[in-house]
Amino acid sequence: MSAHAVPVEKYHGTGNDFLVVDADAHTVGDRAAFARAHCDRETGVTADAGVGDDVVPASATGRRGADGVLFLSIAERFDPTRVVMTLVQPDGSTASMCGNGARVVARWAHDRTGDREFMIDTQAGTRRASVTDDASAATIEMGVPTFDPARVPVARGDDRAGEPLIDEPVAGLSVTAVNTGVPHAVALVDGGRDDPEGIDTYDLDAVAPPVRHADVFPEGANVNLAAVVDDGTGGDGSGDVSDEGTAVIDQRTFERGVEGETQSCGTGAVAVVAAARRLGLIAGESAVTRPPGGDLSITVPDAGHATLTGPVAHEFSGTLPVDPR
Ligand SMILES: N[C@@H](CCC[C@H](N)C(=O)O)C(=O)O
Repeated sequence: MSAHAVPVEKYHGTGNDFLVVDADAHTVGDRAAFARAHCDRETGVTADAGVGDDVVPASATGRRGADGVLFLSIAERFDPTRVVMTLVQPDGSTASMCGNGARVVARWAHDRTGDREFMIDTQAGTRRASVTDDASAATIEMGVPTFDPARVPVARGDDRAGEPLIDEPVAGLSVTAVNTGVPHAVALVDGGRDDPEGIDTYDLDAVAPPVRHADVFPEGANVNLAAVVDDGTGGDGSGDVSDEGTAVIDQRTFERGVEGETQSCGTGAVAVVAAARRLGLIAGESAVTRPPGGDLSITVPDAGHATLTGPVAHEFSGTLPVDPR
C-alpha cells in the first residue's frame, strides 16, 4: 500500500452506505476533501477499490460513491467495547448522529472483535448498540426524540417562539420538527408506496430543499415524507392495548449533507415514528418504517430511549488515496 493510501471498508444499512476508516491506524488530514471525493456518486469509490480476495461485487447497493465516511476509533479496554464515531458527509460537513451509520459501526466493531455489545460515542451522546448472533442486523439505542424548539432547533421568530412546531406549513409541506440526534422535518402524506397517488408521486428533490433550508431551521433539517399504511390498531377494535400491533409507515428522506434522497435514514425513521405518535396517527410505540432500501423496526416509548433495528451488510474492502486531488 502506498504511503498515500488508506484502507477502507464499505458497509451499508438498508442501502444507506458508508466508507469506514480506522482513525486510530490511519490519518486522513483533510477529512472533508476525502469524503467529498470518495462519496461522489459519479466519480467516487467503486468495488474496484478492493484488493485481492477482499474484492466482492458491490452487493445490495451496488452503487458508486457513498452517503458518508465513518472515521472510527475503537477501545477494547472498555466493557463493552467503545467506539468513537465521526460521520463526515458527502458535502464535507460533520453530522452529530447517524442511525444507520451507528448500525454499521456496530457491525464493523463486531467484525473486528467478535463482540456483540458496544457503546458508541457520538456527538449526540453515547449510545448502546448490539448485533444479532449472525451479525446480519444491528440495534441502536437512539436517545429520546425531542420536539423542544430550542433543541431541534427551530427558530420561529414570533410570539410562538417557545412552542414546538407540530404539523404546520413550512415551504409548501405541513411538517413536524423533531430532533433524533439531528434535526428532522416530517411531513405526513396520504397514500403509501402501493398507492398510485401516494408518497412516491412527490418529487422529493424539488419539494425538500425549500424546507431543508427554511429560516425556521437555523441548522437546516433532514426532510422526511411519511405515509401511515397500517396504524397498528389491529386486534378486535375494543381498544385493548394488548391488541395493538406494529404500525407500518412508508418513508422517504432527503438528507442534509447528502443534499439528496437516500435509500434509508435511521434518525429519519425514528423521527417519522415519533411524529406519527405525537400526531396520534399510530396506536402503539412500535412501528416498521419502509424506506426504499429496506425495512427498519423502531420503538419510541413514552419514556426512555427510542430504538432502531435493521439489517447491515459488508460490501467490500479496499484502499483509497488519502489526498484525492
Ligand atoms: N443517514 C443518517 C443521518 C445522517 C445525518 C444527516 N444527514 C444530517 O446531516 O443530519 C441516519 O441514518 O440517521
